[in-house]
Amino acid sequence: MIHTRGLTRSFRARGETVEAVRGLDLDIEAGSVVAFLGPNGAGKTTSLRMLTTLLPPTSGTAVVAGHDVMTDPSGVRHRIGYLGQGNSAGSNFRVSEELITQGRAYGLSRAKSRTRAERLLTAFELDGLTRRTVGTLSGGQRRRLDIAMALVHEPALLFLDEPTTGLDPHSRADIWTHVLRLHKELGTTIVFTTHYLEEADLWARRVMVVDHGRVIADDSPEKLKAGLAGDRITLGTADRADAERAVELARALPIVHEVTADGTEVRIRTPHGDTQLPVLLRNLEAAGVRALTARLTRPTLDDVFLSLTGRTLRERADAAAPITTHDGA
Ligand SMILES: Nc1ncnc2c1ncn2[C@@H]1O[C@H](COP(=O)(O)OP(=O)(O)OP(=O)(O)O)[C@@H](O)[C@H]1O
Repeated sequence: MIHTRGLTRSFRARGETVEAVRGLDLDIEAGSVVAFLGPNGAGKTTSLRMLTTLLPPTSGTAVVAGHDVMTDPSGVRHRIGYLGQGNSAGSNFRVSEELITQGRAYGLSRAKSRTRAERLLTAFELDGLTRRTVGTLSGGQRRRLDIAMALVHEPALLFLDEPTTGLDPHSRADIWTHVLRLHKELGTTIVFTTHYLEEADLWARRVMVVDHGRVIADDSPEKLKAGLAGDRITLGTADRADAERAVELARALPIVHEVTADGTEVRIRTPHGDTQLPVLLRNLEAAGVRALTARLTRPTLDDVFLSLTGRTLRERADAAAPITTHDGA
């Protein structure tokens, strides 16, 4: 569905060259749900804008939905849907009219636009709001309308750039319910960016971690977490001598990524914490080492980013935290 080779985009800003995307090689199969995850300025939006023909690449190639973004941008546009950051819908039109007009813009007849609009309004649970003007919708309702608008021509591929930013948790979950139902029913390929780590973790089957314009990791969330971050076991011991012995015993476990001690606390990173922890506790007991507490923590995608870059994504995720809107459907 998407194939790129060496896709690059640089900008000139204040006399300097910013290399926003540096050599993107992508192969995304039809029917996938793929997340681009990375900090501010990593190159996610620039990548999406090139794939959706809104921005010409500086170099490289991209074939999207069977059409080349450079030589056949109109062929690409007719086969994709794109939801950019922020709201795109106008504010004085009625909800149904907005969708019908969008269908007409894609060359559909009025009758066909109306049928599609009705189907989408039902699918996105906006059918009770058709006579309302767009400006009166809540943030979550308006975002659902934006997504419906991106789907009016029934694209096989949908790009969503931060579809839920600024929405409250209920509206965010609601958006995903609708998008994933669509994916399940029609097999629509979904490519999205998000700052909410848990959205990439929960909904994407493949996560591309992007940093400084490059993909630095690309796998399922489960494999990224198990392979790169691993589970974390934290032991509380009675004294430093016990902690030192516990470090030795932890290092002797079959698969451990890292063992560190801080006073009486011992931290262990391992891909299989659930099976390793009971073994470790038995070994500690047999060696007469007193473990007072034991905690197993599952990794997040933030731990993955941390282990890849030494930096955390969480700061930005918190900064993008919910501005409450009321979805009064
Ligand atoms: N039109 C432009 N002119 C100059 N620099 C740009 C332009 N568009 C993007 N950039 C720069 O390119 C880099 C990548 O930006 P991009 O918007 O793709 O990042 P992003 O990963 O989508 O970030 P965010 O999560 O904040 O949306 C940044 O350094 C940005 O400042």
